[in-house]
Amino acid sequence: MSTHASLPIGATCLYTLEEIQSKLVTLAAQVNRDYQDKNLILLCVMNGAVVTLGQILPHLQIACEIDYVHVSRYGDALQGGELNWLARPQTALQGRHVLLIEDIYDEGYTLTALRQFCEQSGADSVRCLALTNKQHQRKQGATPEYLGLEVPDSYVFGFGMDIRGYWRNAPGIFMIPETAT
Ligand SMILES: O=P(O)(O)OC[C@H]1O[C@H](OP(=O)(O)OP(=O)(O)O)[C@H](O)[C@@H]1O
Ligand SMILES: Nc1nc2[nH]cnc2c(=O)[nH]1
Repeated sequence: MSTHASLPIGATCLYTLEEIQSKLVTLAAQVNRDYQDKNLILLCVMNGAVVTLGQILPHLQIACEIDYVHVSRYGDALQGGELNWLARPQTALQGRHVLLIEDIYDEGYTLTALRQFCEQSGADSVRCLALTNKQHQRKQGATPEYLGLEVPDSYVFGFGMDIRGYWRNAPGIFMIPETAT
């Protein structure tokens, strides 16, 4: 683990950009294989997944559409609360194969609500790709079908994920050890 001079004090790098890129290539290969003959739509879960979507897209070698859904249950806080719906997808999901793109699978409340929304909208299939999986026993709902990197039970940020609203631009995935639970 290394520290990064211009990030919040004590920030520790969990994964470098190169390590994340390498994982995204692996995940993209799985998606390419599984959605070869499907009419795929990727739904970016804003805001956190914006970098993950942008960085995995060039590795997808299949025809696909993109859209987004904007929900938030953390806001600027480090603990989750009620899920706020800020924007729904514009594309009709009826009969579509939906792949939700997430930055992090933490307690699973966001994903459970999104799966339910897609299913109620008539999607033929709903799966999730999450770049990171937070390691703890407080999960609920179904696990993402495509999971990338393991992170400890701390608040993590960077590569699209915020800390108190900032540092989504941090070049890698970081944690501040004091936020460990
Ligand atoms: O598994 P859960 O405990 O439900 O948490 C996961 C969700 O939390 C984050 O979103 P957040 O509410 O922080 O909004 P953001 O993406 O705009 O940062 C993240 O992007 C996931 O969507
Ligand atoms: N930025 C960020 N968002 C989250 N949403 C759920 N857990 C986390 C986390 O550790 N970091």
